[in-house]
Amino acid sequence: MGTALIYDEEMTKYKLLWVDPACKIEVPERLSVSYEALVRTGLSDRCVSVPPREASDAEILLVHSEEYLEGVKKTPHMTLEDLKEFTLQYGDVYFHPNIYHCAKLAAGSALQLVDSVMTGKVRNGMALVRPPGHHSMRSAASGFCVFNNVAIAARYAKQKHGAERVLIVDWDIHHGQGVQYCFEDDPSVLYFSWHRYERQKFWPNLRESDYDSVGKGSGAGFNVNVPWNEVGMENSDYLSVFCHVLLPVAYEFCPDLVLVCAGFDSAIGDPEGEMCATPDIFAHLTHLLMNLAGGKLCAVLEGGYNLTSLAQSVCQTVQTLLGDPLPQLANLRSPCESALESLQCVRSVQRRYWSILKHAADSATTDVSNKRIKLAKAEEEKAETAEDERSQEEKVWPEPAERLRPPVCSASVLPDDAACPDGLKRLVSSKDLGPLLVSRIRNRSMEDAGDADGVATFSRLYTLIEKMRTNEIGNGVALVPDVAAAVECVVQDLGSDLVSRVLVVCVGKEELNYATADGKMLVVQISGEDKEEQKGKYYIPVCLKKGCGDTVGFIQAVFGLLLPLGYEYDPGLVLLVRMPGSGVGDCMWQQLIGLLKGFAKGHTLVLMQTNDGACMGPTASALLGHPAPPLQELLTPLPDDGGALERMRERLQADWKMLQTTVSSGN
Ligand SMILES: CC(O)(O)NCCCCN
Ligand SMILES: [Zn+2]
Repeated sequence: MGTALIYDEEMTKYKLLWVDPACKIEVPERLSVSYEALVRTGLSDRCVSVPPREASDAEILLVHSEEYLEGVKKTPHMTLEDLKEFTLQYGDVYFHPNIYHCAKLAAGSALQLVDSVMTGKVRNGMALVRPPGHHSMRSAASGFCVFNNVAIAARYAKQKHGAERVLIVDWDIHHGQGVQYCFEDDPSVLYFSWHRYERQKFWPNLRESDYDSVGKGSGAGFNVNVPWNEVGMENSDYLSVFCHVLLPVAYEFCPDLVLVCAGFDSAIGDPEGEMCATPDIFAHLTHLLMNLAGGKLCAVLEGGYNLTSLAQSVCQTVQTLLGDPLPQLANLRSPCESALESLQCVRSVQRRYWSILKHAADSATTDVSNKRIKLAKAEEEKAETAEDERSQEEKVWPEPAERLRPPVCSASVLPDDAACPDGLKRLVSSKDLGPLLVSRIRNRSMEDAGDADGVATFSRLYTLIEKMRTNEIGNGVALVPDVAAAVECVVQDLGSDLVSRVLVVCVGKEELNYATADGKMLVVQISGEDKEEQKGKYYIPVCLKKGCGDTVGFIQAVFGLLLPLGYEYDPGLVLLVRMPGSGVGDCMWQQLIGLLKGFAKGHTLVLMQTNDGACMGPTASALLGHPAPPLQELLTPLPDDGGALERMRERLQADWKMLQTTVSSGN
C-alpha cells in the first residue's frame, strides 16, 4: 500500500498584511518550498496524490464553538482595519480575507488523510497544510492556528471510522495547548508533546505545559508533556525521549491510528526552536511510529520556519513513510543534563498510569529537586550570556545523506528443499570462499556436518552479507541447520571482516561463546534464562523471568535497552538470531524486525534454524517492510518481572549513555 500526499497551492494564498514581529515568520513560502523539495527529489511522484477538501461546519464544530466559527466566517468580508481588530482578541496569530478558506482546506486535508488511511486506500500519508492547527482552541485562534486540524481529525476518526484509541504525537517545538485542552479528560486520545519551555519562559508560557499536566479525571495519564528547559537539544535527546517515554507508553496504549502534529521548528536552524537536531532525525522519529496501529500514520504539517531545514525535514519524513532505508545517525552523544531532568520528571509522574513505566525512578527525591535548582540557575546564566551570540550565529548542518533503495529489498538463503517466501529473492550463487575460509568453516564447527552444503550455505551467507554491504540487497533471512554455529561463523569469519560493527540480537537461550571484548560486535541476548553476569561491555544478557513470550517485558527490553544501545553503538550490520524454542510470539518478532530496520540502513540478516521455518512467513513480511500487527497483549499487561530491567539499565548506563533516564546524582 502507498503513501498519500495532500497539498494544494491555494493554501499558500494568504499572508500577513501588516507589521507584527511575532507573525512575520509564518510565510506562504513555507508550504511551497516544502512541496517543491518533494517534487525535486522525486518523492512526490512516488506518493498517491490526494486532493484536499474544505472541512464542513459540522466537522469544524467537532472541536470549535459555534460563536467562534461564526466569527471566523465573517473575516473574508472584513476590511483591513476590521481584520486587525478581529485579530487583536487572539495571541500571536493573524487573519486575512482568504485565511478562512485555507483553514477549511487545512482541516479538510487532515480529514482526507484520515479517510485514505482508515479505509486502507493507502498505508500512511502526509498533509502539507497552512494555517497550522495545534494551538487553536475551542473558541480562540492562537499561534498562527485557526482550526485545530489534528484535533478535528482525531474526533473525526473516532466518529466516522470507529477508531477507539487515537495517539497524537506532537513533535513541533511548541506546546499544542489546543490539543491538550481538547482531550485532557479523554482516555481514548493520548496526546504526547515535547516543547521548548524554559521553565515557562517560552511561548505560550503556560503552567499547564509542564510535565505534571497528565490529563484530568478519566483522562489522567493520557496527556504526556515533555518540557525542554534549554535550547540546543540534539538527536540523542529526542531519541531518548522516544525510547524511554513515548514508545513504551504508545505500545501499551495500542492505538488504532497515529496522528502526528508534524512541526519541524524542532529542527536545527529554526528561529523559534533554536534546537540542534538534524533533519534526518525525522526519518527515525517517523520510522519508530510506523509499526504502531498496523502502520496507519497520518502526518499533518504544523510549524517550521527555517525554509532549508523545513524542506529537508519534510523530505526525510515522506521518504520514511515510503519505506526507504533510514539514514545512519552518526555520533550520537549522551542526552544532556537538562533533557535527563525532564525525562526523569516525566517518567516519574507518568509511571502511576502506565505499567510499562512502573519501575521508573522517582523524581521526588531531594537530589533531583536540588539538581533542578542548580540546573535552573545554570540555565539562567547560560540564557543571559548566550542570548546575543545565538542571534548572530547562523546554524549550519550537513545535507542529509542519500537514502538509496537497494535493487533487491530482501533475499533468502535456504536449504534446497525449503520453499522461498513470496517477494524474497533466493540466493543461489555461492561465492567461492577460497580454501582458507573453507577450512576455517570446516574445522570451526562444521566437522560434524562437513558436508558440501554446509559450506555452500556459508558461502551464500557470505554473498548475502557482501551484497548488503554494497547495498545491492537490503536485508535477508537464512535458514541454517545449526543456528549457533552459523552465528559463530558469521561474526567470527564473515561479519567481522566485512563490516566494522555488528549488532547481534539473540532471542532465546542458546549458549553463545565468542569474544566480544574488542567492540567489533555488540551482543544483546534476550532470553528467559538467568545468565551469569554479563561478560563485559559488549555482551548484554537480558533475562525475562517469564520468558520471551512475555510481551510487556520484551517491549521494555526493546525500548529501554536494545534500541538505545543500538543507536549508541551505530552498527554497520544487524544480525538477528532466533534461537530454537525462544518462545517469542510472531507479532513481537515482526515488531522487532520492523524496529531494527532503524539501524545499519536497514541491513538486517535474520538467522533461523531450519526446523524453525514456521515463522518464515511473518519474518519475510517484516523484512519486506509490511507493518507488524499490533501487540494486543499489551492492553492487559500481566504483572511484569519487577524492576529487573530497570536495575540492569541503571547498571549499564555507566558504559552506555543512551540508557540514562535520570540526572547524574551527586555532582
Ligand atoms: C504552529 C506553531 O507551533 O509553529 N506555531 C508557533 C507560534 C509561535 C508564536 N510565538
Ligand atoms: Zn511550532
